[in-house]
Amino acid sequence: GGKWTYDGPDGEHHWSRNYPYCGGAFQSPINFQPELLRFDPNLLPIQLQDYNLSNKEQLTLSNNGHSVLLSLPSRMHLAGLSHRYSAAQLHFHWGSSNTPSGSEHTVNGKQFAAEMHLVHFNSAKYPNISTALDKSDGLAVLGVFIEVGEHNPAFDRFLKYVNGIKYNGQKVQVAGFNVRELLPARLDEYYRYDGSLTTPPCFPSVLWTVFRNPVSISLRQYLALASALFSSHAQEAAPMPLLGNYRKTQLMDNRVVLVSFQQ
Ligand SMILES: NS(=O)(=O)c1c(F)c(F)c(S(=O)(=O)CCO)c(N[C@H]2CCc3ccccc32)c1F
Ligand SMILES: [Zn+2]
Repeated sequence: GGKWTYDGPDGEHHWSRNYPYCGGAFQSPINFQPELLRFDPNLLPIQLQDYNLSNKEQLTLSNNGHSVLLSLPSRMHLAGLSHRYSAAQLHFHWGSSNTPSGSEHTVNGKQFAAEMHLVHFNSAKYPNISTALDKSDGLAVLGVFIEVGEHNPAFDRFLKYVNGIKYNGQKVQVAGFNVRELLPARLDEYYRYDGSLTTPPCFPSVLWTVFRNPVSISLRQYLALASALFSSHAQEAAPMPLLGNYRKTQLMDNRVVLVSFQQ
């Protein structure tokens, strides 16, 4: 689609000019305010199926100028939701090298260093993500808060290749691994609400599941995201660092956020 950025003349305050849904309702991300959370005992633990990929499998790690993406095979899927949701890709949002504060969702106003999103589409009803993209029951995205702390070997499965995708449009192949290892231990504790894509075209088509507990990566690993990538193409004269690729939190539009936990 058209060009859009996170700041400047094509920044998020201007997205709705070319992408009308970005100015609509049910937008993401949001701030999880304690007084607006409602415990729902029907929210069962998230069931990940076929997340343990063989190292014979090749995944594509790419820089699309907005984020770093890892392609995921559609046999990976979520079970236990209203429909089967098949994996499509995972990507990240982060801050800058000297400000490790770049998550999209926030908890009582607290922004985490970064946030990982695993994008899935309703493969029970739609043949591929492109047709599911703008359907109200089309997508399910898992969100994982990331904080800077302990080194996380699971993230090195692909972070060690980011120097091969420094510029917009670059891709490298990485070996499959157990994607479950990127997620927090507790898959039973999460926030749940109806929202949207957090980038243009901002379709209100996402069932959001954001895990309560963050995962940790080391400062060195965080900097691999926040200081090694550019949104510009390799041959462009002025390299543009890929930083602060997070949308600000949106109005609640009297939405309720359900939580699967009580304390
Ligand atoms: N935060 S988020 O989960 O809303 C989200 C992103 F933040 C984001 F950057 C991307 S993207 O593909 O890198 C950029 C253009 O959509 C997608 N990509 C999705 C939407 C479009 C598309 C098409 C095929 C596969 C994945 C996606 C996304 F779902
Ligand atoms: Zn995202």
